[in-house]
This record gives sequence, structure tokens and C-alpha cells, in this order.
Amino acid sequence: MPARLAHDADPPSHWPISVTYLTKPRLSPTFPPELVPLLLPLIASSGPPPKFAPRPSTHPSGVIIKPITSPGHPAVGQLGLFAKKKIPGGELVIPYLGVLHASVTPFTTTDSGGSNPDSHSSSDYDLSLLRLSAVDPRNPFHGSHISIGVDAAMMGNAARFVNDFRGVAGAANAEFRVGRGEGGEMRMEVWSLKAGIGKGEEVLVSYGKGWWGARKG
Ligand SMILES: C[S@@+](CC[C@H](N)C(=O)[O-])C[C@H]1O[C@@H](n2cnc3c(N)ncnc32)[C@H](O)[C@@H]1O
Repeated sequence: MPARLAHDADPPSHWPISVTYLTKPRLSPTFPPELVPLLLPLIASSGPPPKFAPRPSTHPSGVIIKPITSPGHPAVGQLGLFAKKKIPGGELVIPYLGVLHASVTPFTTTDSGGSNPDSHSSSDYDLSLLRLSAVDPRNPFHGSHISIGVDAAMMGNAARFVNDFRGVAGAANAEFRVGRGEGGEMRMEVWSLKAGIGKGEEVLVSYGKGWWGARKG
């Protein structure tokens, strides 16, 4: 019998059996402790050191995970995220939860700064959260590039089912934005765009041309 996954809570319907359901972001076991303060709000130097203590966010009532059955949809047979009721423009639709991971890449004079040996770089569920150059004063690893991402491939919430608009609709109705959870931690979020999202419509973002360019055969 397969081992039960350590879900944070009961997953919403259509949740895949092999993915752990999260209500809070998790730090990868290899996340360097020196980088944790970068995820937290700045505090007065006299105050206690900030802690990574995200608060749970439950599945929003306004969205539902659904199998894509329309034969014309480029992700037919997969899952998508849909609005259960009209979502006005400029609203937080859902936080994007996953595993927070970091890569620290030594900068050399022959390095353009673009290399990323991170094992998450091939994940289709990985979003970049923060990048710091080797000379950024906030960078505790001077001489190395820092890249922090959130990967929902193995663990996440319903935001991992947001598809790209290409081939589905004329434009995106939502976007990824950097925000903060109630515990103050930096996180990625899905926000509705100005026109809002109609009842029953699929929540669609743009993954960006770079995302698709990196996946062309
Ligand atoms: C973050 S996942 C989105 C959720 C995915 N549909 C699922 O069921 O897990 C990204 C993957 O969804 C699919 N996808 C999303 N938008 C697409 C689009 N516009 N055209 C084709 N495939 C798409 C691709 O397989 C892509 O690798």
C-alpha cells in the first residue's frame, strides 16, 4: 500500500494522489538559513530576529479545480483552476504555495550570471520568487548569485493548476505577483486582472515567452 502523504489539511476535490496538499509554504530541507531573513519583512535592528512562521491559508471558496475535457483545449486531459463565482478585477485569487528552495551560484568572470544549476529548474510548477546579484548588499553570500523559487511539483495548493492562456483564450485574466502571507513571508500569488474573471471561466495567466521558449524541442 502506498505511504499516505502528509497533507496539511484535507485536499480539495480532484487533488492528485501523488501530490502533498499544503496550506502553508514549506522550506526545502536544503534551504540555507542565512537566506530566510530575505523572505521576511525588515525589522528594527533592536527587535527579536524574525522567524519564518507562515499562517495557514485555506482553499478559497471562489475557485475550483476541474478536469479539462474540452477537446480544443491544449491541456485537455489535465486539470485547471476555474472561478465558481465572478471574481472582480484586482483581487487576490489564491496564494501560490509550494516548496521554497534556493540556489547559490558562485560568480566567475566567465559567468554571464544566467546559469542556474538548481534541480527545480526543469519543474513545470516552479516560479522564481527572488533573485539577488553577487554584489547586492542584501546578499549574505557575497560573490554568488542567489535565486529563490517556489516549486509546487510535489507539494502545493490549487494555484498549481493555473494554466497559461495561450491556445485557450485571447488573453490572460490573472497574473502572478509577489506578495506577503499573513505571517509576513514573501510568497507568490495569483491576482485577477482588471476585467475580472467571469463565473465558470478558467483562471489563466501568462507563463511568459521565456517559459515556453525554454520548453521548445
Ligand atoms: C503549472 S502546470 C498547470 C496545471 C496542469 N494543467 C496540471 O493539470 O497539473 C503547467 C503545465 O500545464 C500545461 N499547460 C498549461 N497551460 C497550457 C497551455 N496554454 N497549452 C498547453 N499546455 C498548457 C503544460 O503541460 C504545462 O507543463
